[in-house]
Amino acid sequence: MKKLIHSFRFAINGFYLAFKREQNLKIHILATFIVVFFGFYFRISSIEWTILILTIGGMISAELMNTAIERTVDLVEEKFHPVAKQAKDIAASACLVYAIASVLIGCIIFLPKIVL
Ligand SMILES: Nc1ncnc2c1ncn2[C@@H]1O[C@H](COP(=O)(O)OP(=O)(O)OP(=O)(O)O)[C@@H](O)[C@H]1O
Repeated sequence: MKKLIHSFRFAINGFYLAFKREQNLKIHILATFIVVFFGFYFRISSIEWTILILTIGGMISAELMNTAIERTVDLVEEKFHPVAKQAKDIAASACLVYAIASVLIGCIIFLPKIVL
C-alpha cells in the first residue's frame, strides 16, 4: 500500500514538473476547462462525455510522454545529433496527430449543437 502511495506521489510530481515548463501542456489544460464547461453547457450525452474524457486523457498523456522523451533525449545527447532530432520530432508529431484528432472530435460533438 505504501509503495502504491509513493508511485502515485511520483506520478503527481511528474505532472507538476511537466506543467511548470511545458507551455503546450498548459494550453491543453486550459482547453480541457473550456471543453468541460461547454460539455455541461450543452448537456452532452454520457457517450459524448466518455469520448471527450478519452480524448482529453489521451491528449494530456501524449503531451506528457512527449515531454518525457524530450527530457530523456536531452539527458542522453546534449550536442546536436540527427537521431536526437528525429526522436524529438517524431514524439512531437505524435502529439500533433492526437491534437488534430481531438479537434475533429470536438467539432463532431459541439458543432451540431452550436450551429443547430
Ligand atoms: N540534441 C539535439 N540534436 C538535434 N536536434 C535537436 C536536439 N535537441 C533538440 N533538437 C531539435 O531542435 C528543435 C527544438 O527542440 P527543443 O527540444 O529545444 O524544443 P521543443 O521540441 O519545442 O520542446 P520544448 O517543449 O522543450 O520547447 C526540434 O526540432 C528538435 O528536434
